[in-house]
Amino acid sequence: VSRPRADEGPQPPQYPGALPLIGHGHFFASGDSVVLWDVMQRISNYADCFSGVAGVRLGPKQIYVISDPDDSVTLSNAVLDKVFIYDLMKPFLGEGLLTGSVPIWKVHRKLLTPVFSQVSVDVMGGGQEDFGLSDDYIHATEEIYNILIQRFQKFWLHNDFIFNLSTLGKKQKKCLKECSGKNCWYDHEIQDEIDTLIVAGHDTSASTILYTLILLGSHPDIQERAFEEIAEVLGDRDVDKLEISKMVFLEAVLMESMRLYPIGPFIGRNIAESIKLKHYTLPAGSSAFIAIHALHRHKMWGEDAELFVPDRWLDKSRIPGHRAAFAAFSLGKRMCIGKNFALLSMKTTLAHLIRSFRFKSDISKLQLKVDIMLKPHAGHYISVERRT
Ligand code: HEM
Repeated sequence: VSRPRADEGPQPPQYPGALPLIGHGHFFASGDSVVLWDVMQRISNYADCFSGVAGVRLGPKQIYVISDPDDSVTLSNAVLDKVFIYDLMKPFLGEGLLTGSVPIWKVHRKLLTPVFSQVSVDVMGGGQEDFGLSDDYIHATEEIYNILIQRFQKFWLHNDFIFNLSTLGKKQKKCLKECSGKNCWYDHEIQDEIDTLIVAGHDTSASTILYTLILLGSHPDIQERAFEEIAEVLGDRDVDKLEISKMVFLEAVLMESMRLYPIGPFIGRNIAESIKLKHYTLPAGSSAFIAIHALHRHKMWGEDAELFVPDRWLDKSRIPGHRAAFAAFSLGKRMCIGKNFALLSMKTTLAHLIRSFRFKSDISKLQLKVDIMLKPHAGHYISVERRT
């Protein structure tokens, strides 16, 4: 277990309930991703009571959960190395941007950044191709997320030898076979990046659109305002880049949905060298998770932080000035490379959906789980009615 040296300053408080040897492992051992979401929220609430940092131990691993905005910025700028759970994804995503080790990531990120500015322009210019992901591929990637989460929680499965012998390890092998092989003509590095872009870009945008529709379906007045804006801007024309930028209320709806339901609720870093935060020092050899969902409901957002209020995005004085106030696309140098493309494609999809259909749903019935991403547990009902 990593601990700061006495001269390194005070250590963050440990979340209560640690047992000898397994630490807090018993909270996670069920491998259930609904329970994981519940426990992670409880830990970040606990962190809020102690200057925004709290520790948990998963077997021998010391982990910190950070909900303080200043410390979140410090950590995401100073530490680029991803936490060990990303290594568990390497059989699938290799050295792609999301999971890549820092030296490889630096080269790939520099090469891919200009490509991404161009992608947004090309897509709106009409040059998009249909990826045509097979249902089997999509199902296999979803299975892999679930396996990863179960492996993360059962610390004895972090060991590759034990994992490969386990039922879960065998299941992962089968899913990996389903995801690879079809594109075997790719060079290995390109294959890693393609898989990464599919994983990072497909489910994130789809789930964010889902949360937006559930929220709109639960707030008919806001849905009608979005509809009226789209109808006024578009008339009976197709969406194009200029018109999409005029849909300011739709953008406010999307930002507010991502604030309440950030698809990546935690981002993890590996602390290779001890790092000094505002009140505490995190020791070398530990890991830290920034609690994005806690930043998004932080008291800096005001008393209505828990409510769906898209209008706040139309009034600058209601948006907190802190850099970590909104971190749905992460913070610092390793933030989402696909942010602009994602916003553009989600706004386009939503504009098409909202102008053609009326949605009804009930957000109060939403039960969440963390399968790497924040997902509705077992789907969610939305009724869809065609507008005449
Ligand atoms: C709603 C849409 C999206 C959200 C909320 C989102 C969010 C995020 C977050 C939180 C991270 C940081 C992950 C981490 O450090 O663990 C990230 C990284 C990344 N995202 Fe996105 N993302 C979205 C869409 C996309 C799209 C459409 C693409 C590409 C087509 C994409 C590509 C990536 C890549 C490659 C990384 C790794 C960046 C790096 O480490 O340099 N994302 N995204």
